[in-house]
Amino acid sequence: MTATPSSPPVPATEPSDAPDDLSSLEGMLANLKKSSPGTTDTTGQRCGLVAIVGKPNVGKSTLLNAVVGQKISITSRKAQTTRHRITGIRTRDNTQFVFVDTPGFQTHHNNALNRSLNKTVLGAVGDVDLILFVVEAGSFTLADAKVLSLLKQDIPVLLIANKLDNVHRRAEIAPWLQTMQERHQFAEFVPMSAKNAKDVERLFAICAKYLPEQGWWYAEDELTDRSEKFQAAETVREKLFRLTGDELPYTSTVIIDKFEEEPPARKGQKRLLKIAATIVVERDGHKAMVIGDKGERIKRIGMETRVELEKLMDAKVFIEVWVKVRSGWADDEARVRSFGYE
Ligand SMILES: Nc1nc2c(ncn2[C@@H]2O[C@H](COP(=O)(O)OP(=O)(O)OP(=O)(O)O)[C@@H](O)[C@H]2O)c(=O)[nH]1
Repeated sequence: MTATPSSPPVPATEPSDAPDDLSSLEGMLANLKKSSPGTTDTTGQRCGLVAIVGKPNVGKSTLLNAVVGQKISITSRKAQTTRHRITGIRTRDNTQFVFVDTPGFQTHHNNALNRSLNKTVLGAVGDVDLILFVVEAGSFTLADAKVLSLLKQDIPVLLIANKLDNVHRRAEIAPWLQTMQERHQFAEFVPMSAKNAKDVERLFAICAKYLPEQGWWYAEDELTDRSEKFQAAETVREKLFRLTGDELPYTSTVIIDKFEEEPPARKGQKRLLKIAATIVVERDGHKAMVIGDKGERIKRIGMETRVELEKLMDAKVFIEVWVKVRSGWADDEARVRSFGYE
């Protein structure tokens, strides 16, 4: 169920509403261009940036992992698990899609962490070729409306009505789509489930025509420009959220204190990664929660992280996980920056 766009896609040229964040986007674009293969024949190639936006928990990271075909962004049932702009890259036929994941737009609290998250969202939508605006099929709340209000009319936006598998009365979707049509001039409607491989397949074909004809920026098999260190932090954070459920506030974070690589001792062996990670929480009670009974939970976080990283990085991994209390860190601008948020 897709509608044809009424006008051809126009690449964005106007500055975003968030000048602070534009500079980081420009830096990213410069990096992208640097890695251009350059020498190969680029005739017929398409390449461009696709931003995935939406309020927390609508399935943005699940969608990103599905389109990239590998786990790049962490997911959990807890809202706000995505805090960084993450690029996932996928090259299909003649088109290279460079996906930009964004944090869920936070509207409830106005602390430093949330202000930083919102700026990342604004930066991500300012200068891309296509925006996938993700909502839960059949639903549209005030938080969705806030995100939608940030999107400019000059960049094509696809309405991704996700979690269609949760909608049992499909007949209700058509009138809902009609109301959505009045909210924004969407280029197309895409009802789908990020967990359904066929839907994801169809999405590539829908998106391809919005990307400009130009040579690819990355090698055909590249999946992300994020470092292994970053992925290690993300994996610890995912295990932390999965294993603490709703008990732990989302303001906890993870810092990597050590990331060392040793080459294989002998031919045929794997390289060794020595990692030390610290989980930062706001209160003593949260620390006890992370540690668990007789240290059982923190051990499990470390063990599950190790198993996943060994697979992801094709290496032997040795990881230590610590927990420490820094009360009020999410309210403190300088500290938020020191933990790596923009
Ligand atoms: N049933 C169903 N569940 C989905 C689908 N897509 C995502 N989910 C679930 O929705 C929850 C949130 O998914 P995420 O991908 O973490 O959502 P997000 O929008 O990235 O969340 P934030 O990081 O908080 O912004 C997870 O439990 C997913 O498994 C879908 O198509 N169908």
